[in-house]
Formats: sequence, structure tokens, C-alpha cells
Amino acid sequence: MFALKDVTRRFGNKLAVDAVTLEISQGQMVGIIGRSGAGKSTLLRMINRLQEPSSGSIHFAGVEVSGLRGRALRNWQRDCAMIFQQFNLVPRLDVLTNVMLGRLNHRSTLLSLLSVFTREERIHAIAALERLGIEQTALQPAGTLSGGQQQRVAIARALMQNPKMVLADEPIASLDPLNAKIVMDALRDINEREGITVITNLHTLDTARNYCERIIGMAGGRVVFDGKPSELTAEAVKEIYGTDKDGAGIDETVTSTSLESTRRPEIASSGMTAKAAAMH
Ligand SMILES: Nc1ncnc2c1ncn2[C@@H]1O[C@H](COP(=O)(O)OP(=O)(O)OP(=O)(O)O)[C@@H](O)[C@H]1O
Repeated sequence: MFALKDVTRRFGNKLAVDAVTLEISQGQMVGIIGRSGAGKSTLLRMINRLQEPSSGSIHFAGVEVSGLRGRALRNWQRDCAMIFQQFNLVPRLDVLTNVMLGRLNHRSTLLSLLSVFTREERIHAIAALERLGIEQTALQPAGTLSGGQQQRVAIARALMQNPKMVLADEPIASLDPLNAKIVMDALRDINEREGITVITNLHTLDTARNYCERIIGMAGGRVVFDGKPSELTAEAVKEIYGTDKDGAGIDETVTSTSLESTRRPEIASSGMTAKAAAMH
């Protein structure tokens, strides 16, 4: 179990995240939605400890991760791999090396500096690329790949960390709809097949509805909605995104990328979660 207790982050007078309390079970696929500036990125970055909470605490499997230092902190950052909007690959290095860099926290600094990777690490990296359907790009410089391919390389690199959780900060915000679908399918796949918890910030409501079993809506740093996609009513959407200048609720198509649902028909019609169906 992963839990946030009263987690708050201030930047000067600005309250970016305001007393967020949440519990997330292992293996959930969670989408965080909200307007720009709602506090979504700050929340994810605090989980990974890229940013420190001003107050409150973060817990994983009985350990207070918000208090970790040194090696224990690095181990936690390995356990919750992070994926970013801009991929954060090393463009001039080949794809395989980029993926193997995911092992950095597992090995000595000297070996990492020398970029010496073992045969097992190479096999693991190629297997991760195969999982994501991009093994044919292994020897290309990462910077020559399309955005969708680069994000899949970033996911493969995250898998090299053997994470318990993947945190994705707007992973599809720079991608066209087709590549966005491929990347979201890949995230759902690692969630379903490996039981890795996925927490992803999303700009688009329809993507969260289609891919996530739980949606957390943020506004002004606070959690204003936490439930299943089916519970996300027009009223809840209004609370998350606010109203337009005429006081009308926001039109959902405004937050849409027109990503078609890729749910298998039996899941959509039975109301079964994708994960339940996968175990079916
Ligand atoms: N390093 C920082 N210094 C000062 N203010 C910050 C910093 N990081 C975030 N903020 C502020 O905190 C608030 C929340 O920002 P955050 O980036 O978490 O929102 P977000 O929901 O992820 O938005 P977006 O979708 O635009 O990324 C914003 O008002 C932002 O300006």
C-alpha cells in the first residue's frame, strides 16, 4: 500500500499542493487530471522525491519514504521510476545504452561511469525493448526516433529499474493521437501484465476515462474528485476544470485528443476493468 498523508507543498506564498491525503493499492492504474497549475506535476515529483513536501508524509509498504536519505532514497527512486513529457533520453547515445542507463541505481558509480554493462543487463534491455515493440531501433541514436518511439524507450528504461511503481508526468502531451495511443497502451500493458502501479498525469479527460481504473481530479492543489471513470459526472468535471466565462460547464471535447478507446469490447460492455479481464 502506498499512502500520502496531508502532503503540502508551498512555493513562497503559493500553495501548489494543499493537504493531499490518498491511499493507492499496489497494481492500480491511476490518472491525475486537472487544469494547468492544479498541482499535478508537483504531486508526482514529491512522490519520487524530486521535490520535497513542505509538510505531510509519504509512505510505501510501511516505510516513510519522505524521510529517506542516501542509499535508501536512491533505492526508493529506483522503485518508483519516472517518465517525463520530454522523454529525457540522451539523444546521441544509442537506444540500447539509453535503456541500460535505467540500471544506474543498481550498480557502482565506477561501472556506470565507464558504461560497462553485463551480458545480463544487455539481455534485459533487449527484452524490455521487445516488450515495447521497438527492438529494431536498439542501435540507432535515440534522438533520431519519433516522439512515440522515444517515449517507449523511456518506458523500457523505466522497466530496467524493476520498479514497483511508474510515475508518468504528462507522458503523451507532446505526441500525436496515434503515438499517444501506443504509449498509453504500453503503460496499461506493464500495469496489467506486471502488476506495476501506474500513476499518470493527463491533460485529456477522455484518455483518463479510457485507460485508468481510478481518476483523481485536482484543482487549486487539492483533490476534488477521487473515483471510478463512471463516477466522473458533468458536475465533477465542472469542479475539476471550473466553468467557462459564461458560467457553463466545460465541454469534454475541449480536453480530448480524440484517442479512441482501445478497450476490448467485452470489457467495455461488461463494465469489467481491463485488469480483471486480463486475469479472466
Ligand atoms: N519550482 C517552482 N517554483 C515556483 N512555483 C512553482 C514551481 N513549481 C510549480 N509551481 C507552481 O505551483 C503550481 C502547481 O504547478 P504544477 O506544475 O504542479 O501544476 P500542474 O497541474 O502540473 O500544471 P501543468 O499541467 O501546467 O504542468 C503552479 O501555480 C505553479 O506555477
